[in-house]
Amino acid sequence: MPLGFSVIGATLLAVVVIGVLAWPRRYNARRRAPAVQVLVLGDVGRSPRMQYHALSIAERGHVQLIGYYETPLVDALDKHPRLTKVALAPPPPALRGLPFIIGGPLKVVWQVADLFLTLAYTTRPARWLLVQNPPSIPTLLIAGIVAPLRGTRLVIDWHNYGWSILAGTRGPKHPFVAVAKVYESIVGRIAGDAHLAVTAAMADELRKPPYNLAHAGPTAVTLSGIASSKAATLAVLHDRPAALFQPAMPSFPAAPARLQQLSEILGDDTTAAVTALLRNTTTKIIVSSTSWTPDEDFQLLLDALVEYVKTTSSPQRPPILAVITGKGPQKKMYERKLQALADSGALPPAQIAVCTAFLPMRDYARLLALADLGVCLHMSSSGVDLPMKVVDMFGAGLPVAAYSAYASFGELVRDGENGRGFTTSGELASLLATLLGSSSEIGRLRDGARKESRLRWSEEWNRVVAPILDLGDKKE
Ligand SMILES: Nc1nc2c(ncn2[C@@H]2O[C@H](COP(=O)(O)OP(=O)(O)O[C@H]3O[C@H](CO)[C@@H](O)[C@H](O)[C@@H]3O)[C@@H](O)[C@H]2O)c(=O)[nH]1
Repeated sequence: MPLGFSVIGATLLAVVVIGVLAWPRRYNARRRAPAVQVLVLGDVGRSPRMQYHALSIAERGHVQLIGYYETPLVDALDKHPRLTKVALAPPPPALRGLPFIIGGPLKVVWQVADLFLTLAYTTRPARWLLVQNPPSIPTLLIAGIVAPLRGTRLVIDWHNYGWSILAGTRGPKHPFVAVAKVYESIVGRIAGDAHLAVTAAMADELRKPPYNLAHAGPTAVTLSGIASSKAATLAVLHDRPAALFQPAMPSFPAAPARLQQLSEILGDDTTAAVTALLRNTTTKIIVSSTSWTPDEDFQLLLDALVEYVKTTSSPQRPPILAVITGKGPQKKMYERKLQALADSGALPPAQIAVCTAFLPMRDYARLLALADLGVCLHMSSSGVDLPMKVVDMFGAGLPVAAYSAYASFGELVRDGENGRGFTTSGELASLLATLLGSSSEIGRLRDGARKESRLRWSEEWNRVVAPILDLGDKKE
């Protein structure tokens, strides 16, 4: 036999052997296997919705929670016996120093390799893979390739669109934005066996071009034959507060008790201005929570606070302590702006103090229950997502003043019932004056928020997601 043929033959044989040995293991219902893998290509600790999914799943079967582990999980999930944490390897920090045009693609290459190895090899195949979108690149593609290889069904949980977030950070005309939109709509359509959307407005969009996701409707959700029918399920799963968020009981405490508890939550590491306002029983507490990303313009709140000091006459102007919680890229920038405003005298410390913090989840929930007003600056890059922070606030019985110029706003905040909407810093300043200066309107809104707090995550999840995943009854 000529040498060339035997080399080709040996190579082909090697390829076949490697291919057979390396072929990802498939899901087998008869073996003990995870019921669901939950995937977040981000910090799991800062993705409350995916943690709540994982907790609801863990009540019924084994869940693998895959993502970056940077901040702690909610307690009930962290210690759950049916949870396995699977940590992804974060891209090397050196990539962040490179220009986006080079660093962006290199980061994606890293994530592709890590995700592929994790989903196809280092974890056991599961019945379902539930993926948070965004980020869509490369998550949807890799999940879409691996799921059929492993005999796993893929559910895409649409929190927002990756392309619209990119448009917010890079500008709507950036060439990556158009590519990302085509990618997200095509891969989403081909890859997903079922889809969840955070709002009805988003589900409506997802049914139409360019997504054309599903022929959804109540019958599609309840039919057991998701596999036999090619039409994917599309259901709306509104965010709802987890059990951790509760209104102060039995009623909203009086100022001295609340301020005392707030001092304990914020600890000793606060400025003199914050400490002084916490000792003043006329102080009103406003809270905003954020990931400090460009889709929330904190300049609006800063301008509103400056305007509040300038335009409200002093008898109706209680001092304000604003607590802004969360971690994220623009935090340092806004801290510098706040310092500059305080130094210039535009925010006199006896009138306004602002403190930033990242609290343990339990303390974050207590803070919301003790504040006078929640402020939400979520602007919705897509117009059809909703801020989870407002769900947290309602869970704690806290009424909100929220930026309102986007389509899905009314699916969460009912203006005049559980909160008020604003679109400019001037409107926010006058809302602060009206709501913090009188107890009647804020009291009515607080009643509305407390009413809203009765609708909980587990009921919504049991109604919408349990029939899709069909994992059986709750276990002990
Ligand atoms: N532990 C802790 N968590 C905090 C703190 N402050 C904020 N958080 C967490 O950070 C979340 C707010 O983060 P954002 O990134 O600002 O979220 P969002 O705009 O309100 O909503 C996001 O999730 C929705 C789906 O649930 C998406 O639809 C939406 O697009 C967005 O991604 C809060 O709900 C809370 O879980 C804190 O001090 N401590």
